[in-house]
Amino acid sequence: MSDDVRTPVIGIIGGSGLYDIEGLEDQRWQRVSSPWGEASDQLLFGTLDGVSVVFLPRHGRGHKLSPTDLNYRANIDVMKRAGVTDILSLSAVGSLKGELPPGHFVIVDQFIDRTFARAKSFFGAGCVAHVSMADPVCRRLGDALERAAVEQGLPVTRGGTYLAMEGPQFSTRAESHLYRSWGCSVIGMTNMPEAKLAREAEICYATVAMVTDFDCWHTEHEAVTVEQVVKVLLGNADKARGLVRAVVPGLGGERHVCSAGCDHALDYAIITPSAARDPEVVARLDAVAGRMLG
Ligand SMILES: CSC[C@H]1O[C@H](OP(=O)(O)O)[C@H](O)[C@@H]1O
Ligand SMILES: Nc1ncnc2[nH]cnc12
Repeated sequence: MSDDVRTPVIGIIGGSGLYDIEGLEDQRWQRVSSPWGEASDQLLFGTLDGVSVVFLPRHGRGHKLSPTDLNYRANIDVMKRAGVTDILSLSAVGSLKGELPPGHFVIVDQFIDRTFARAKSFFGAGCVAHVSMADPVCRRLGDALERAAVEQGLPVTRGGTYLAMEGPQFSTRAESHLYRSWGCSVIGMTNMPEAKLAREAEICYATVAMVTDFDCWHTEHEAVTVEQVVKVLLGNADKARGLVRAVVPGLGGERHVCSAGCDHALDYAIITPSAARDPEVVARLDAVAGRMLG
């Protein structure tokens, strides 16, 4: 197959409340090993209307892993090894704007990364690369998600900034007000470095941020608790499953390289010349950067 043509494999990363996916045909859970360590769980392989789908519960089945403990590199690496070309990330978030109430869906288009205790790149000593994160979300996937959400009659907003915090504690009121003053729309703990690593692995990435609470800034609402998040996200999770069923069929069929450029992110990113690269580091990059290093 030409390097310009893709047979899409849709990766779905399910967040809090989404530990499986319904309606997949020929489904099977299978462990995929990675030189970056253990992924959060086995991958669930199957098809939806003939389109290949690979599902990963971000926190593992049973929600055993906290945002800081996730092996984000292994999660993206196993998706790449499974042939995933496009990732739809589904995430619970707190709202930082009055017009985004619990139950609302936001197809975010920007991130601010305030996480600090996570490995954030596949590259480093032995093979250095710098990809662009100017537009961290795939416009093509965002368009498809927006169309499907509107068709499903979901309350949805296109665009908005997701503030990624370290957690696992929720924000202080001062932090929540600070992020609002920065113009952020929603807050969560997981989409960074996930989006950065998807870009390095040349996988298109988009997030559906599902609002569960008003964090702790709103004078007329109690500060967020897990009890409140879980209550709202059970309803959101059903809507998210419907959204996945609606969006995936339209993403199947052969396509050319992503018009947004996500799947060529490494074209000019690797700065270490081949003679200076560490072979062991290059070997670990076989899946994510094999197109450039192989
Ligand atoms: C259970 S509330 C906090 C938890 O939920 C979100 O996770 P995900 O993005 O995987 O849905 C948030 O980022 C926190 O990890
Ligand atoms: N208020 C909040 N802060 C961080 N992560 C969240 N996930 C759901 N609600 C959240």
